[in-house]
Amino acid sequence: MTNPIFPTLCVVGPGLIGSSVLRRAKLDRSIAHRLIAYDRNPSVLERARALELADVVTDDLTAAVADADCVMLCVPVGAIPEVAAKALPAMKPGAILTDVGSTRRSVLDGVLPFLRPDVAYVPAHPMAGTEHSGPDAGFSTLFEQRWCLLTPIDNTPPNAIARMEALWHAMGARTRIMDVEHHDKVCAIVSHLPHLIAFTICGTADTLADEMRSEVLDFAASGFRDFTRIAASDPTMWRDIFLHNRKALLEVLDRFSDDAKNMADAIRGGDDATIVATIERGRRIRRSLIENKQA
Ligand SMILES: NC(=O)c1ccc[n+]([C@@H]2O[C@H](COP(=O)([O-])OP(=O)(O)OC[C@H]3O[C@@H](n4cnc5c(N)ncnc54)[C@H](O)[C@@H]3O)[C@@H](O)[C@H]2O)c1
Ligand SMILES: O=C(O)C(=O)C[C@]1(C(=O)O)C=C[C@@H](O)C=C1
Repeated sequence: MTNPIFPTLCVVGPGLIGSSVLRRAKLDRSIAHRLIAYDRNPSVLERARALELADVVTDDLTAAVADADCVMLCVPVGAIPEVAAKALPAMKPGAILTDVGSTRRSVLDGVLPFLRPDVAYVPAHPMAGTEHSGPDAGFSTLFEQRWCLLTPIDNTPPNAIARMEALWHAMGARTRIMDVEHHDKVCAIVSHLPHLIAFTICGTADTLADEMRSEVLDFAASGFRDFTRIAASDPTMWRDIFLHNRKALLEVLDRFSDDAKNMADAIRGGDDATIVATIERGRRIRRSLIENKQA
């Protein structure tokens, strides 16, 4: 057998993202020869065993990470620092710690105090997911053709970054190395704000339906339904993302509110040039994503 990227890979939190990583690694043994999964939730462990997601499935974090060459934290961003603090002392020298969290600055600040000089920390955020959660929701092709954003800290050994990139390339993803603040701004606009809008618009429609004592939601065609897909996402995960990327998210929310107000003014004033220009801009963006096979 050829040398794998990591002889032993441990996934902490085999939910949607963690189980997708494990599924891919099971199919491609050049990623890791031995797979370990840890979770604190007994029902997740039961499903991980039934789905045979890993060679070892355990509720013992220390034992799970002890032999791992790479420990990948796939828990909600609010839990990453506390799990890192428990995992790091048990990791072997030379191992790599990574996480797939959707926000960077606050996670990095939370993990930094627990880092060890002999363990490299290479966060890597895959820009791929669905509205579903848990071990049953994962699938091996989730990361194909998607970006994975690596945000290594200063002095990270280049070899550790290269191994993380190799892992994500083996997952089918493209990688980009990015500065932490830039990551948080980019994700605020392309991921966090759209989710905020989706959750909010569903609430607005539901309240209106109550007020009108009408079945308005029954008549939702595909436009509104497209919003409801991401509005079905996990509340814990998204509460953590909103609170942990507060600054960047509130900044883009302010910009969006200004742009929405401009559109409202254009509609109020019958300014058809502004209305058409705004719609055409949206159309162009959708078309360019389709041309780049991102939609
Ligand atoms: N869902 C997405 O679309 C998506 C995409 C990219 C990145 N992410 C990030 O990936 C991470 C995981 O998201 P997911 O969608 O796979 O979530 P998930 O809910 O499917 O899985 C999370 C797992 O973490 C476990 N967990 C939670 N708290 C824990 C703790 N303190 N200790 C140990 N285990 C714990 C849960 O039991 C669960 O099995 C999050 O940080 C999220 O921001 C999610
Ligand atoms: O497609 C979806 O359902 C997602 O929510 C995936 C999505 C996104 O917003 O694009 C969600 C959170 C991530 O951190 C990365 C990807």
